[in-house]
Amino acid sequence: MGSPPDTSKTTKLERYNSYLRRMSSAKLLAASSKVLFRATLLATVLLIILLTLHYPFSLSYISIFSYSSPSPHRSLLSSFSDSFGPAWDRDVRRSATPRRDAGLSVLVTGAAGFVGSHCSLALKKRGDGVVGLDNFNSYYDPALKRSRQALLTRHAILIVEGDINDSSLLTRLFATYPFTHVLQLAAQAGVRYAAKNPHSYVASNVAGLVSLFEVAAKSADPQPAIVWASSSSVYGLNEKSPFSESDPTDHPASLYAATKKAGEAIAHTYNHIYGLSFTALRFFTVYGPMGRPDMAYFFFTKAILAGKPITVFRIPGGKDVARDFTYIDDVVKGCLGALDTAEKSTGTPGGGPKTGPAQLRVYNLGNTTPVPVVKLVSILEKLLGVRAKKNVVTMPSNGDVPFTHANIRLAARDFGYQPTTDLSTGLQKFVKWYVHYYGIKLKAEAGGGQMAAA
Ligand SMILES: O=C(O)[C@H]1O[C@H](OP(=O)(O)OP(=O)(O)OC[C@H]2O[C@@H](n3ccc(=O)[nH]c3=O)[C@H](O)[C@@H]2O)[C@H](O)[C@@H](O)[C@H]1O
Repeated sequence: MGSPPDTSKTTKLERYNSYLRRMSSAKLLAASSKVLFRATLLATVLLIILLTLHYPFSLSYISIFSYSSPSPHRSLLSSFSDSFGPAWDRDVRRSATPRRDAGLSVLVTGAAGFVGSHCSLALKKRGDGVVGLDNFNSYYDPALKRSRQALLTRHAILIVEGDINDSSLLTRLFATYPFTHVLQLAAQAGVRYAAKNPHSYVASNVAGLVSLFEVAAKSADPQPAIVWASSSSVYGLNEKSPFSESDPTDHPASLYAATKKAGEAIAHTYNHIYGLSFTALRFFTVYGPMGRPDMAYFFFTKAILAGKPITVFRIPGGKDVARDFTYIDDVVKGCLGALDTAEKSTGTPGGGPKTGPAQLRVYNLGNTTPVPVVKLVSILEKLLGVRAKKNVVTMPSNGDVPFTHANIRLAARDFGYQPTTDLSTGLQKFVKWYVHYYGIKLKAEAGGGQMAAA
């Protein structure tokens, strides 16, 4: 018999092979876990991007703008109008639902605008439901509009991005939520710009208005009550002072004024035929924090701080041009008062006959104290601590009127409108906001205790 084969080497080899096999499967497992982890991460990121694009408001509660930042960039959160779907519907309903008994649910057009953003916040703060609509056009710095949007987002107010000329978007909004009121503030503003871009006034202030009224009359169920921004400019070259709502408005001095006057006539028609409830508010040169950069008090401030000249208009013959400058908080109170006292529309949804006459009102929302523009400049000089370089010229005849002065008796009687902010106090609040927003430091100059921009 031969000796048994020596298996010790074979056994060692097998053990070694099995060790190698175990090692490589462990490595394989580790490697595949890594791949799996990376793939999951990538999928999650892709999912977040997709969700952000399709359901922007769901993520927009995360604030990505700073209220005080001068140039927030347009974000992925802004495109709502083409994002219809269950999440969009839910976001609209959530934003529109009041949080108090008998609260209003208001569609605020122009919600990223000056008056629109302030009104939206005031409504939301007292428990009303608010959905904004804004086209974020570039008539003035859209970054400021995005900043206002960010502020509204932080208060859980949704702004849908879209235009009042987009009837299908409006129809969809009313189908999604039965808004009780519309605060129609979307408009092409500015008196002098009308000479440069006349068609933009017709597009927003006439065509856009008709588009909104059509949907409100024929698609909305129930029909909302509509409160909307007319303008002191409808008084045009009126010489009687103060201006009362019953004064003639037959001499508009600008295309802007003419389109606002047209708006009042159009509102009359929709009230007469379809029973829509209307309240027109004639705003008198509204100013304040988060204001419009195209307005004189705003661009004067910028120019004065930059040491650049400003042009101050005078009436031929040397009289001062004056405005009934009205502070934003006073105007907001007027808007809310008008909404609170607006009666229901009386039309039949679908555009059928009205069941009775509907409310049709017009109110001045002014301050009642006209102030010469030269006085406004001297207040700014004091607040900024910088002397303005003034070019005083005769007022060009491209839309401006010599003066405005509101009689507010009707608004006081019907909803207690009572402005309480004088121009100095209001401009002080504006300057405080302005320097904060644009990151400007006003510092004391050596000697004289004068202030200057750093
Ligand atoms: O209540 C309104 O219905 C309108 O108010 C506002 O128009 P206005 O009252 O014209 O405000 P704004 O331009 O700030 O000029 C203020 C003053 O500065 C004078 N002004 C203006 C420019 C200039 O370079 N120099 C100057 O002296 C100018 O002559 C005027 O006396 C809104 O813009 C408008 O959208 C509308 O709402």
